Amino acid sequence: YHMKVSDEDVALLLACPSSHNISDLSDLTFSPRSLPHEEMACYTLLMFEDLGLHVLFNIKRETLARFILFVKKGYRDTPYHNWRHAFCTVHFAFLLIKNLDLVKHEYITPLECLAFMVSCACHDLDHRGTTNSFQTQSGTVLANLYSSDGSVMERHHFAQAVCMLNTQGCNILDGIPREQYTKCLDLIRDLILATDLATHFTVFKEQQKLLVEFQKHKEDQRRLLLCLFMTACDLSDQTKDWSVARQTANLIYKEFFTQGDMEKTMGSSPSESMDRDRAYIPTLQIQFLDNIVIPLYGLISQLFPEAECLVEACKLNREGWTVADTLFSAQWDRGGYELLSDP
Ligand SMILES: COc1ccc(Cl)c(-c2nnc3c(C)nc4ccc(C(=O)NCC(C)C)cc4n23)c1
Ligand SMILES: [Mg+2]
Ligand SMILES: [Zn+2]
Repeated sequence: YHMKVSDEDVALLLACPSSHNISDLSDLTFSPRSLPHEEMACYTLLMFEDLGLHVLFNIKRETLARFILFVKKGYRDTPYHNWRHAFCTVHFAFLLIKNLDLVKHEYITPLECLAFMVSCACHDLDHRGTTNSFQTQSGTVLANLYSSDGSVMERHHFAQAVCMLNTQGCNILDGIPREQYTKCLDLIRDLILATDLATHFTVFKEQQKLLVEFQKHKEDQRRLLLCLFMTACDLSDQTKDWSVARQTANLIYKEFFTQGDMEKTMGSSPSESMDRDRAYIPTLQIQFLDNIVIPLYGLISQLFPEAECLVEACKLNREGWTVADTLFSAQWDRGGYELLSDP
């Protein structure tokens, strides 16, 4: 089966009128979830062009437009892991590149910049709304393909990205020299694999050493920094205001609880986070923010002081969950509740 992207879809995207100009999107606090769904492909095109990637790497506008539309079609309509999440991830990469001046200060090369943006767009391609352990436990096709090497979903997302690039008229890398092409694909593979949260835990200690003295002329150090940035982009909803962070949690637990329901039907017992009868979201979110999110943006703000505001936003969202916790436990018994609107 072939997800056809028609020539008029491409023409429509190329002619895309964008109500905001790109500078409105360039502030670290801007929430991409405020943009209309049908304009996301257009803004993705505008972000790539704003970075001058099409000029640097000789990418035809039509090829870039077709690639973006194929990537968009490559996402399923799950509650959270959908095209809008991919768009948010790309947007945060754009924010880091612009606000930290990553290319100008040579923290990343132009090729790394291209790989970074492409990896974000493709990092969750064809996600089914279930976790790596679900694949392995229920012996899915993807588990059979990849479980011996771990990061089952992430290997699939990368395989899908390669498929996109090999689709007629979509290969945005076909204008760059052979050895740069290979290096870029190698980078995209590492960066998509880096979005496996389980990997993040192990690599994070390494990344903290970057603090001591970051040598930006060393490729392996830039790679470590880019992997850190990938997780930062993946979790970037936590750096926006409370209504965004709360709504994202809503969508994520919608996926988690659906998986938990499936696991119960299949006779295996889900972990607490996946079990709608046991999970208490405020506590789980406070733990997630304390153990993963705040340390992550904390490290980035130590490397880049202009990113301090990201940590502040995460701490505010942590406050939001403590307020939600007080309200929940005061007014309702645990478990049977709808997430509150803004406190
Ligand atoms: C970077 O890769 C991923 C992959 C999948 C997801 Cl859903 C997320 C993600 N993005 N935002 C969130 C928020 C707000 N809360 C989360 C709470 C728990 C977990 C989770 O995976 N727990 C299992 C344990 C092995 C850590 C993930 C959460 N998460 C990130
Ligand atoms: Mg993922
Ligand atoms: Zn993701």
